[in-house]
Amino acid sequence: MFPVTEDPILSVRNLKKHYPITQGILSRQVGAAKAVDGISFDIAEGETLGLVGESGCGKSTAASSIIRLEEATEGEVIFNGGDRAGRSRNGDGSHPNDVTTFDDEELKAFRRDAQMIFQDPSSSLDPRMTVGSSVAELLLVHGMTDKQRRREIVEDLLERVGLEAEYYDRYPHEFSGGQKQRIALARALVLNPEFIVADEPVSALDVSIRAEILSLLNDIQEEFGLSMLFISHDMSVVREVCDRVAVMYLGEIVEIGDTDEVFSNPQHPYTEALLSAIPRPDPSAQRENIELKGTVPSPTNPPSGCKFHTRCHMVIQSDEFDLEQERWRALLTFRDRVRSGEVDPESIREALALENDDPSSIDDETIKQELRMEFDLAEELYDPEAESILQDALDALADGRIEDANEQLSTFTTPCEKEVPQETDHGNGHLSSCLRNKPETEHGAPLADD
Ligand SMILES: Nc1ncnc2c1ncn2[C@@H]1O[C@H](COP(=O)(O)OP(=O)(O)OP(=O)(O)O)[C@@H](O)[C@H]1O
Repeated sequence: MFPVTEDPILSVRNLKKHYPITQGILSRQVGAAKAVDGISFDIAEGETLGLVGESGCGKSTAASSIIRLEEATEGEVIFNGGDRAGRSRNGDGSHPNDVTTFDDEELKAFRRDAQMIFQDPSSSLDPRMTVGSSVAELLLVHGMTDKQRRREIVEDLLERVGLEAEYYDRYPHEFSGGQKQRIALARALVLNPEFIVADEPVSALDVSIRAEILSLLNDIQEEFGLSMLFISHDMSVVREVCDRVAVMYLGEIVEIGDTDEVFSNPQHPYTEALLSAIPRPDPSAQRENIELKGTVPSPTNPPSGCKFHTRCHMVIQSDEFDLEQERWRALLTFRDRVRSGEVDPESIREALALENDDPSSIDDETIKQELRMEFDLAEELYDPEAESILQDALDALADGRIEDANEQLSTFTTPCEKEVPQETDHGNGHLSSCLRNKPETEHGAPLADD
């Protein structure tokens, strides 16, 4: 389930965007990049929902599928803006307001009511046109033939976004990045939309002017009664503008809730890690810094079970072992690296030999120590059973018996790679999908109490 909003302006249900991976002259489909893999949420009138996650999580794909710059693979995007509110489902179960099935005429009306602001404001401004004409052309396309009236509306808008009416006749290159984003905002507002998708609207801007643009967005949203989907990789930006936040990882929403609630009481380790990256004014008050190692895996071949388990600092330990959480994480990372062939003891041996005056001194013991150091595996693991398996695996690796090493390391398994987490409801529309949030008897205490 997902938090359902009464009379939402936008309802996204099980939205998927899978890009086919093709091979050969016949372009046979051999797989799919599941960039968006079944997301659901509502946005209420006048509300801003933040969609946050690292680069590659699928935020932009979600946005362009919602606004139908790309065709969704599956799912519904029901838009109740314009005069569409209150419509009910057709006999066949489809919805007349489903953007993914709009015909050309419906799409044109939707494109008036729903606008998009991009990271690079220049992308929506033609360098050969004055900024005024760039904004006014939308009015013309949508049927306003009175040139003077168009000019008046645009001049008024330029002022409302903090610029001057006289800027109408200037060209984009005459403006700074922040000013261009203000013009792009005027362009997005000129058709009096009800819904705006803002895709990283401040991340290309100078840090010094980000706050100004965010505060402008807040003001404009209130003044125009806009609903907004606000996309960002930056939690601190999300906190400035969003009423609610949805945290996205590898095509899925792993946590959603009121911004205050999610920030003060995160329930998913990924959210926790994103929050810990926010710089604090007082470093001594900084919460534990959780380092998110590596990058988001490819959506072509996502990890099994919980997709975050390959990077999760809270990855659940199997009942057989009793290790510090940090070491358990390190062990699983080591196991995965060996399995994927990324650990090559011979190249470590060669590298160490090059650094050393006496290459003959690089024996197996040195290689094993080096591996322990590189993978944070401690000189000796606290759990004797785990230590013995690790020693066997390291012996096998140093000896070039990779298969044996893999076999030893495959003893280390986690429920997180086997079981897909279901959503847990924390009340007040705050949901998360993490196995740790299952009842205590199964996987230990919930995240918040750990
Ligand atoms: N046309 C495409 N074909 C195949 N894969 C794609 C395509 N477009 C995007 N992807 C993949 O889908 C995933 C999600 O990309 P997307 O750009 O939506 O992420 P994002 O969270 O918006 O990141 P960023 O902030 O870097 O844009 C990525 O792994 C990306 O490589």
